[in-house]
Amino acid sequence: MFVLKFGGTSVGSIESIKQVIQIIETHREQGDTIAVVLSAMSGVTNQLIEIGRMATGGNQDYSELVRRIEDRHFNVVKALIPIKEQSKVFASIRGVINELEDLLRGVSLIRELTPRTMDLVMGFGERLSTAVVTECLRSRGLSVAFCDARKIIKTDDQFSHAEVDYTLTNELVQAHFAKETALQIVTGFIGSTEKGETTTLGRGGSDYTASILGAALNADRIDIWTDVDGMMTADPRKVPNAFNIPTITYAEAMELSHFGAKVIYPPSLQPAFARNIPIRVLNTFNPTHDGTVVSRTAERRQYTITGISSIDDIALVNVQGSGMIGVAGVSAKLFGVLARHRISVILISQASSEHSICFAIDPRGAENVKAILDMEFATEIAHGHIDNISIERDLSVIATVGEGMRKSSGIAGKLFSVLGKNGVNIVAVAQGSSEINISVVINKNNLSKALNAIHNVFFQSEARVLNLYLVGTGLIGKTLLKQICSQYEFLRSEKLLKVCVVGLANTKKMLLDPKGVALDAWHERLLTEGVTTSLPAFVEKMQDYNLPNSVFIDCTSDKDIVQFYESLLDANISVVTPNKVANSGPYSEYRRLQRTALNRGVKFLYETNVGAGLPIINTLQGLITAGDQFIKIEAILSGTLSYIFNSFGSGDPASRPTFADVVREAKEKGYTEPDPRDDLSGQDVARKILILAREAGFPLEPSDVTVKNLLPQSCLDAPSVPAFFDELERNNDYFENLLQEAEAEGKKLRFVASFEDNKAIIELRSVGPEHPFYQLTGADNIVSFTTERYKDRPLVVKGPGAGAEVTASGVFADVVSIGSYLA
Ligand SMILES: NC(=O)C1=CN([C@@H]2O[C@H](COP(=O)(O)OP(=O)(O)OC[C@H]3O[C@@H](n4cnc5c(N)ncnc54)[C@H](OP(=O)(O)O)[C@@H]3O)[C@@H](O)[C@H]2O)C=CC1
Ligand SMILES: N[C@@H](CC=O)C(=O)O
Ligand code: NA
Repeated sequence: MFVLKFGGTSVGSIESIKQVIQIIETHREQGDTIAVVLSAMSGVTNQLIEIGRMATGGNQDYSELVRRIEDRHFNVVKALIPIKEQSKVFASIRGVINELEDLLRGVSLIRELTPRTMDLVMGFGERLSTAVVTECLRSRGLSVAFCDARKIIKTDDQFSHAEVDYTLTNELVQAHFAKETALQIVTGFIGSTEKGETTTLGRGGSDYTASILGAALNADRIDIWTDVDGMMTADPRKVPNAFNIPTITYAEAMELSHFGAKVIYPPSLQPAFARNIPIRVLNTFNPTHDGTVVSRTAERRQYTITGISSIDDIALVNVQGSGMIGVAGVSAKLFGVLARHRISVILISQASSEHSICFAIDPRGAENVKAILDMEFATEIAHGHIDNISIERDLSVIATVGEGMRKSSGIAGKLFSVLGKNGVNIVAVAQGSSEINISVVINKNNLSKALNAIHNVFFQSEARVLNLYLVGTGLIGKTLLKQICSQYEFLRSEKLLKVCVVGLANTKKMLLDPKGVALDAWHERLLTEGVTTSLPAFVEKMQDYNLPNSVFIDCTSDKDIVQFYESLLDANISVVTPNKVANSGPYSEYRRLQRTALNRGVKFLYETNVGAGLPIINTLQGLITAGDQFIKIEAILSGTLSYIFNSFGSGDPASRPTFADVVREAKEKGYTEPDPRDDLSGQDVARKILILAREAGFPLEPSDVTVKNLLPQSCLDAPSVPAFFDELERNNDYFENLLQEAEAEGKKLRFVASFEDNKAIIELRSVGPEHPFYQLTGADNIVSFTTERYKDRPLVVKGPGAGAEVTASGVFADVVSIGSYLA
């Protein structure tokens, strides 16, 4: 035997009632024995409450609302019942409506609406919907009967939340169903007192009716038909990746629902739980979906947790004082007074020091609670045993729930770690010894980020989302986007990493979309939907979105952008950049960024600051971490200059390219800085050797680096990059001479950076074939680290040190490593 309960939206429209009829008919065709419980049409109960209030206030406009309710039911009859049968049904609806109108007339005369009368008014919704659906089913040839639950569900007279008399009710229900052969269509939500007065069953009322019937009739199952596909791992409006929970235990459902998951209200299902009757939550609008089965034991689970839910707005009351330590009876007094004032406590936490107790309540009652407690503990406060009672607002509670958490270690660690990595401060924590719910109180503005991050980390078969904000869509930025696009599927399926670009900007336009920008259409969207760039506005938006697992990527060479790094890191947003500016300014600023990242538990990664994608900084950091000490660094760190000196001078002097031509080629190949003078002046290399020295543990300032400049002053002074190229043409002989001098000695020109004895020097050197730098080709870099452990033969890293693909791929690798770290 199955009890089917259909909620308000399921009977809320003609179309939905058709679905309900179809579901009932399918059961009948299968030969199932069923009983059906119905809610009022969606919205009607609230309208009835409104109507009752209007009538007490003498506002006669309630009649208009009554007429609208009547019309909604009439319309169902017109649509679903053959014309010749309609008049009889209209008459019976009219009869019920007349009864309601008489009642309201009385209310408006005596201007009084007692809870008893309100229950009677509210009960009309279920009476009407049930009458109409019964007639629809009857007109289709089914043997059905309207069953007014007031005949079989007996309660006390606590109107609006009546207590059921189970002994009497069970007897009446069993007797009724034993004698009736027709399919019973039962009004949800209502019952009656011994004297026959209408009562209502409180929150989750129609589910309660179904549960009472199911328990009394020892049903095989109760199906709660609603408008969603069962219970979900989180509220899908807040966590887009939430998915259906196929099975859940009563205890878990209870915990999740307490914290805001509104699909069912488990306390109302208690009678069924007590008799171990499984409950299925199904979707009337998607009837083939399996929904969620709630039962005593859940099947083996893929995940340790079952779901996450939240209460979005709470206040935390903190009672604190040295006079509470070791004193018995403080909690009894505290919670006693709260109980006397019917104040519901959402969560309680007390540390074992007994120095403070805090508890969460509905914020709307916070001032009242404070006043009550101030009065109750006036003596303790006056004697200084209790400090002031304080209230903290704008907080939310998140409950992480699951039977799988019981006796399994590491869950709390994982929860706190993911919150920490995302910069979510935990204000209070509570976990009962049942171990199926860990609740944390956090600031409300972090709620969405926290829910998504927790969901992401616990439901691991789902890819973790990494939210990227990219500033700079020039050579490196666009190459990075292309690489992410082609690697997207691999990362998602093999690395469980879903890379989502949520922000893009260049000097002209910026575009932010928390849902992500499609990687094959970013350029077009930026052009058409982008707004004028403002970096402060960009960063502010990032902070507004407050998305979990966020990474800011600076692919510019801009000097001003680095001022945002610190506040981004402080907001727990990792930063990845090939831009060398931040790390090559004053040492104190470099240090501050390192510290901020460390303190916030986020990453600041810049492998591409030196040698593009070559693993130079990571190698150096590895040596330092393992306790090695640096003696000397010798390196060629400019891809541009390598390329220039390897290309310039080959071939017949009369027809071969000029020096300026070769620099142009280097620019076209993507080796140079946006302004190639940064390369040729040695400034780029100066930044790199400075960064290496700092990474090796030496607090160098930019002024500690000596650069033997390569460029004539007129080239440096040129007002623009094109003017600089013209000037370079004019100085061709100067470079020819340098080259010829070196060639005459059988040597090659190399722009070498070295660091030793706290001094960094960069200079143009002629090196012979015996020198390890002589053989360098193309745009290669080479770095040689001499350390305590690599003293006799240095550790050498060598390879292409500039170019769009290798640089973008180095940035990409940094980004992906953050994805792994956050996991
Ligand atoms: N090329 C290489 O081999 C290597 C490069 N790097 C570094 O990579 C970085 C990028 O180089 P590259 O791609 O060649 O440079 P590009 O000049 O090609 O691109 C720079 C991008 O940054 C944007 N930009 C500049 N300033 C701002 C600002 N204030 N606000 C918003 N956007 C801004 C530009 O916008 P717009 O498009 O509107 O001009 C452009 O999109 C540099 O820091 C460079 O040192 C590091 C290692 C190797
Ligand atoms: N312009 C640079 C690129 C990387 O930093 C170079 O030429 O090495
Ligand atoms: Na590198």
